[in-house]
Amino acid sequence: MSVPELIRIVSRDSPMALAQVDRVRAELAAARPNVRTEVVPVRTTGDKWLGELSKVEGKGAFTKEVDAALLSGEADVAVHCLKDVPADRPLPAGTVFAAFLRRDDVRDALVHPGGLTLDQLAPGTRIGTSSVRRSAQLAAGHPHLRCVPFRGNANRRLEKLAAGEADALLLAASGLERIGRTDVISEVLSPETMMPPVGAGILALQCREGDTGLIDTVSALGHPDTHREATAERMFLHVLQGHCNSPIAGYARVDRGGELSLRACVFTPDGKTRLNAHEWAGRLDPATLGTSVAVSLLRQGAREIIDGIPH
Ligand SMILES: NCc1[nH]cc(CCC(=O)O)c1CC(=O)O
Repeated sequence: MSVPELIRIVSRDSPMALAQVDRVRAELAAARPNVRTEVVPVRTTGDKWLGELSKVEGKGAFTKEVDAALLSGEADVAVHCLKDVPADRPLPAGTVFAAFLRRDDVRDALVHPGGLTLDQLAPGTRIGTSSVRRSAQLAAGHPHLRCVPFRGNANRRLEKLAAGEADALLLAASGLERIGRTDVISEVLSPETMMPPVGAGILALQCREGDTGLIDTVSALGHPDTHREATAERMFLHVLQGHCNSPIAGYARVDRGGELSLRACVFTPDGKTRLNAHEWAGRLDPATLGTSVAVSLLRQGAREIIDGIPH
């Protein structure tokens, strides 16, 4: 098994993605001082197409070109937001996850130029979000607000907000942190107010499965509790089999005592129906916990809700 001298890192080319790569390079430099790194930025379908994602690649819109660069050998490691990597199908053949980095904040943040909180927003306030998970939960808790479709990377969305295309935005707190814009946050929403998506705040490193020396090298960046949480959440989604338009939330957490739990929800788009499950792993491994929570939601009618949503 040979230790690589140079690792070429492929990622999307948005400011958030490049900040993520900076973190990976810094952690690699600290863990493996003899390894050099290079960045291979690529633009994905999800970056180029600003219409509805379900009309193009749907799931995988932010990962396809990155995966292609890895598989063709143009790069050695891909950095992904785990949230953008489809969980209901296997990873592209020939690739594996080599590490999940320590998880960042999982919560969503409200960006309101006037500094108001969600509960203070006036009826009719336009919230820029194309996320079905966010809009279903807003419809349930704050039915007087109006969601308007909003796409583009986080910097682009902040520009569109400043241009008046919406009155407020919902964005991941971790993403705003990565681009150095926590200054625009008017409220960080609790997971109870806005249940996070599967994979929130986790960066994943993906390699070709045969590169055992490289996998061994980059696995030094892996964070064990984040690995347990990611495994439970992704197995949950794998068993549930959602689609592009199905509002689903899933949030696993290892508590201070080391116990793993998983909370998950399925919503109708209007937010009027919400199925909930919350289980502790106990003696189950993370993947079995994810399976159990999915089965619990399926018993409550999740399949009928998901299949009933046009996609
Ligand atoms: N779909 C884009 C995307 N993918 C991951 C994040 C946030 C960062 C993360 O959860 O790792 C974002 C932006 C957002 O939802 O505001």
